[in-house]
Amino acid sequence: MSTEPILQARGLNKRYGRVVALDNADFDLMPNEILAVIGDNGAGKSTLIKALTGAVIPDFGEIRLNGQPIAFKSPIDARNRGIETVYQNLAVSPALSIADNLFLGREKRRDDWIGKIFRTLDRGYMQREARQKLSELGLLTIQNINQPVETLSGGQRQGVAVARAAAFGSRVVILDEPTAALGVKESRKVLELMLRLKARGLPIVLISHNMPHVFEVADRIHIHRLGKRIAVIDPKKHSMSDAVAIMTGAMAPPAAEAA
Ligand SMILES: Nc1ncnc2c1ncn2[C@@H]1O[C@H](COP(=O)(O)OP(=O)(O)OP(=O)(O)O)[C@@H](O)[C@H]1O
Repeated sequence: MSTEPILQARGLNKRYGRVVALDNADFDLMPNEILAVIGDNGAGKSTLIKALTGAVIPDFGEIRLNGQPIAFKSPIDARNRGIETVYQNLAVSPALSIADNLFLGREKRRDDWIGKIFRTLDRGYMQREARQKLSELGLLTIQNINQPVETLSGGQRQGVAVARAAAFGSRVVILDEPTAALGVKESRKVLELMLRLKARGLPIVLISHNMPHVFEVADRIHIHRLGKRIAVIDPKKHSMSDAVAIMTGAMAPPAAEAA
């Protein structure tokens, strides 16, 4: 594993009136790792992720992507730089097909004069590409690429959302509670998909309250408390109850791993 973080933050601060959502928060995502971010309700996890993805502009602090200081002005700005976020609720557009969902916001127009004048979409290309992306990710239990997403199971939908995030030259994929609404089997598929993406060299940030899932896939666990990172622990060296105790303040972060 390279020692340079791909995405890094130092001293992020964000206040909402009197509420300090981020209080000198640090963050490091290494290439080719699954980094879990855990914390109690209101600890500031969402605000941290939003700051890293242009959805919230921090009051101050520094963000670096591949070592370069960066100031995202919007989520589109972050997306254009290869940072893709899958939110639990906004994952997909139910009425659109799988292929259309994969290309949402990145539709491919036909190259010929018809495409130029009438802005006609190149559906053949989009369907071929969608099939290829889904099969690369082992998601081809989905039979028909033109099937509306609302007819898929929860796990398949989440699969499409994750495939979309991973498909287009992304450098970082952030998953916000990707298994929260899923059953056991479907969760398993999404966890397997995460491991497959990691094996393909894509670093992943997993925000989750589900400790068994976190401990199953994470290489490191960032623990957030009261607006800041208080520790980064190795799940092989700590139990789930340690993680929860550190997260809630019942246990001091281990000295070697305190942030
Ligand atoms: N837009 C906002 N306006 C006012 N306060 C906010 C806003 N967003 C977040 N906060 C406050 O900032 C603090 C951190 O919230 P945040 O949503 O980042 O926590 P979280 O760790 O993601 O919590 P959860 O696990 O419950 O989603 C909370 O006290 C929250 O009420």
